Amino acid sequence: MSAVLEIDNLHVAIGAANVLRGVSLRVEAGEVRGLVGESGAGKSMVGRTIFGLLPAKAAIRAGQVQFEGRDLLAMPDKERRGLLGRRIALIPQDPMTSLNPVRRIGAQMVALLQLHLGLSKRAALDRAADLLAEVAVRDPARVLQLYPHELSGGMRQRVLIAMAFACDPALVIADEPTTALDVTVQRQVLQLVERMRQRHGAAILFVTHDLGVVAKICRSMTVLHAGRVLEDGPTADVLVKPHHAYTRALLAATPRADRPADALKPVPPALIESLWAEARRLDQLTATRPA
Ligand SMILES: Nc1ncnc2c1ncn2[C@@H]1O[C@H](COP(=O)(O)OP(=O)(O)OP(=O)(O)O)[C@@H](O)[C@H]1O
Repeated sequence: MSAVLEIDNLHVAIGAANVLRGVSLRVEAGEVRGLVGESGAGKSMVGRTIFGLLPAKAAIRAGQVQFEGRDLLAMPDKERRGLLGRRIALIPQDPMTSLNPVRRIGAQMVALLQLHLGLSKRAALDRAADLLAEVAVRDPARVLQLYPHELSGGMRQRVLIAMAFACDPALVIADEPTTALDVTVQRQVLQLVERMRQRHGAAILFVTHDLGVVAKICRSMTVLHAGRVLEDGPTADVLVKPHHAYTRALLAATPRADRPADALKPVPPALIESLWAEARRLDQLTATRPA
């Protein structure tokens, strides 16, 4: 199978702090890969590196990010910007702050479609209405006239999903798209993402801290902690036979319908401490290794 995204040994630091410590992962064409980890694991930094949106003090210390065989990090800015939104799209975490509050939904969708697909205004409006219908928005013509604050959180997320798939991207980064939503809306949003993936043929890197979500929609998964990959493999294998103690601990801490709530065990603090100690030891090794 061919890789749409291939990250190899990516090291990123913010000031003196290492936030990604040699991350490698592959996303195959059309697959959904979960990128899992607790808060601060570095999940967002992976997405932000791909989008060229790292914080100002961040530096890429080593590594490669290949998209469809081309090195994203070595690509001229203009070329890379041409890919973003068109071949690589983002479903962001917070639907409220990700839409422009002072522009109507229609204007925002038309601008995207005109920029990337060169459509006329009329054709872009028609396509925008079709996309909203695809994500099960009732009365798309009316919704195109509304401002973001006039929509519910779930509806705003539908609009963002429609926009992410608008240009038939090869890769969609979904950055915790269900975190800000309540549980019933979460399920609908997951189903929608999966339906849009099938229709538009994209691969998805699904960033989440929720193993339940991974079990539902991801074919493969990567477990991240302290900016390091601790486990990687087909979801069915990792969930049934995790290799790393941290993955086992995460699973034991995840609620499941077939297990009583009192069987849940928090991730042992001693395990977390030993993982951080290992990360710091690796930092020292990297710092003392001759260039
Ligand atoms: N703007 C920033 N300046 C300095 N450090 C940052 C900044 N953003 C993130 N970090 C640090 O980078 C590390 C990785 O953060 P990141 O946001 O990628 O984690 P995450 O796994 O996405 O967590 P979450 O699930 O909470 O979003 C953390 O130690 C975090 O404190």
